[in-house]
Amino acid sequence: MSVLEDIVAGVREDLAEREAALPFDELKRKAAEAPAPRDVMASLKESGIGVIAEVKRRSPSKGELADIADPASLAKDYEEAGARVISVLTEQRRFGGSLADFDAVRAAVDVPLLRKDFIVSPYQVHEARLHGADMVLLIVAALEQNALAALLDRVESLGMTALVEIHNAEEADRALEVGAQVLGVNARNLHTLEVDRDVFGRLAPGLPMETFKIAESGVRGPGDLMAYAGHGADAVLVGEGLVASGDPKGALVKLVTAGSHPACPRPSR
Ligand SMILES: O=C(O)c1ccccc1NCC(=O)[C@H](O)[C@H](O)COP(=O)(O)O
Repeated sequence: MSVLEDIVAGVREDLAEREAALPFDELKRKAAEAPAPRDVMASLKESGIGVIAEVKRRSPSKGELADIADPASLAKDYEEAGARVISVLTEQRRFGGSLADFDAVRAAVDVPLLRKDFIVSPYQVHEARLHGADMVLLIVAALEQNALAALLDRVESLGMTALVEIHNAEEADRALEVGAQVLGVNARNLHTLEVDRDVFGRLAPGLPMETFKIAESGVRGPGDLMAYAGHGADAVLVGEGLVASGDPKGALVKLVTAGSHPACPRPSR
C-alpha cells in the first residue's frame, strides 16, 4: 500500500464514524446556514507572490514538526504577518490535525481558510463549509476522474474555491480536463515523500497561462519563494518552513516581504 493509499484508508474509516454521528442530509442543511465563503481569489491575486501559511503539527515524512499548543494564536500570527490564506490540516492520524483546530483558527482570524485534508467524499466538502472553509484541497492522485469532476463541481457550487493538487503531467491533464483553475503543484512525491522543487519548473510551462499556479512544499526561506516565482508561481504554500522555524511569524514576514519585493519575479499574464 502506498503512503497515499494508507492515509486515504484511515481517512475513510474516520469519515464513516462522523457520517454515523451526523447524517449527510443533516450536515448539508447545517452547512447551508454557514456564513458565505470569503473571496479566496481576491486575496490571492493581491499584488506580489502570495503566501499560504499552513498549520501543520506533524507529517508522514518528518514526524513531529511543532508542538502547536494554540493553533488560533499561530493563525493570528500568520494573519498579522500577511498570509493571504491560512491552510489548516484536518487529517488526524498522520498529520495530527483536526476539525477542532480548524474551528479554533476560524474563530480567530478573518483571512480565507483552506481545509487541507484528503477529500474523497462530498460529505467532507459540506463539512468543510459547515466549519467555515473558503477553499478545499482536491488531490488528483487520490481520486478517480469522475469523483474529481464531481467534487470540484460540489466545491464550486457551494461558493468555495478548489485547490487542485497535481504532481506530474498526467495529473495536470486530468485537472485541466475537469476545468480546474487553481492548480497546486506539489513538490513532494507521494510515493517516496521526497521533495523535488524542480517539479514546479518542469510542469508550469505546460499549464495554461490563465490558471493560477501555487507551488506547494519545500519552501524553507525567501530563496525558495523567489525560485518558484521565477518559474511562474503565483503563490506558494508553506508548512514546515514556518512551524519548525522557531519563529513562525518572523519566518512568514520574511517570505511575505520577499514576495512583494520589486526584485521578485512576477508571473506574466
Ligand atoms: O508533508 C508530508 O510529509 C506529506 C506526506 C504525504 C502527503 C502529503 C504531505 N504533505 C501535505 C502537503 O502538501 C504539505 O503539508 C504542504 O505542501 C506544505 O509542505 P511543506 O512546506 O514542505 O511542509
